Amino acid sequence: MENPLQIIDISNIDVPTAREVVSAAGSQGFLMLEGHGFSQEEVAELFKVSKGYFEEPLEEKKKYTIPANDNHGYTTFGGENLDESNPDKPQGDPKEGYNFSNLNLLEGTWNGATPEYFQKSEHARVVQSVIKKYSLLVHKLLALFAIGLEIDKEAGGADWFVERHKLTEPSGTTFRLLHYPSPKSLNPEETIRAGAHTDYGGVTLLFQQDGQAGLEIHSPLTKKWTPVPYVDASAKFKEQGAAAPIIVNIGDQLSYWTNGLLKSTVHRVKFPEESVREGKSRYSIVFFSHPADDTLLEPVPSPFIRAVNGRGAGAQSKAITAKEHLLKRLAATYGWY
Ligand SMILES: O=C(O)CCC(=O)C(=O)O
Ligand SMILES: [Fe+2]
Repeated sequence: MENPLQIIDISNIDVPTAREVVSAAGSQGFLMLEGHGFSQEEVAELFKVSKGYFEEPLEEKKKYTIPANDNHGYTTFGGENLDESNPDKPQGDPKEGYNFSNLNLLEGTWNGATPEYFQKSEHARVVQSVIKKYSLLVHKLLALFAIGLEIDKEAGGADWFVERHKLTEPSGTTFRLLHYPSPKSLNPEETIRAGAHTDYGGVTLLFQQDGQAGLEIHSPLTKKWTPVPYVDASAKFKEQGAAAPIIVNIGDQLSYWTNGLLKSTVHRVKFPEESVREGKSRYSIVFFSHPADDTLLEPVPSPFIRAVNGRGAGAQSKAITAKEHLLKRLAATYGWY
């Protein structure tokens, strides 16, 4: 399967790397990163913890079902319908997930009722350690965005986005484990596992596993549904024991904030015919980063963003906060594009 995404090595924070990252985020809206800092062993352990959790009895998992007013907890099969264009779909998406929300990104801890499985220190330790790691990676990525967008030095330059994503401040950031069960146990006609949607927040980081295809983007370049294959680490990174490239995409909030310069690309999970026949489940691990709740989504002070004024944040007379933007987005009534 051909990889439609650019793979960028972010080991060094410099101008050429930053330009590449901004260009990919501003065209396809999805990209892959190497030099992300996650080891192969760490990611394998994380998938193991995730699989172990989903193997818990359904009754047990349901005890921690996500409450109506919070984003922390278990989402059961059919509990979520991501495709807002089809709100009357009788059943939601055939997948289950566990969200860790209300995070302290410095400590890697969360706030919310926690199943016994994740209270166990060997599981809690893994989750905490990756949340911290994701947060550092997000900061690195945000510095690259700021450099690539040439944010005005006097406004904060390379630190501009980082200052708005303080690790200890409340935010909508969510760490999510997902399980799309074996098609054998489901109607094989039902190949769409997560309806077409855009993500709500800033940047999303995703790990998938070899042989568990399904993610597709609606490419802004070709306007076609395009599968995103699993891609192995390149020779250099493999030798260092690094995990496969991490998939990055831009969410609605960052797209709005950058007057649409960075693209929030529509994507979905659709099982290919062969994986339906083979009866393979898919597990994916996703980190949704959001700015701190109180962050004002004022137009980003960048010459590139000023040049696309009149859209997104640039079209509003009064800046709204990240939290307000998220609440509007969640209400599913909000569309500026
Ligand atoms: O599982 C996947 O590959 C995609 C998940 C996703 O897009 C989401 O949860 O927002
Ligand atoms: Fe998504």
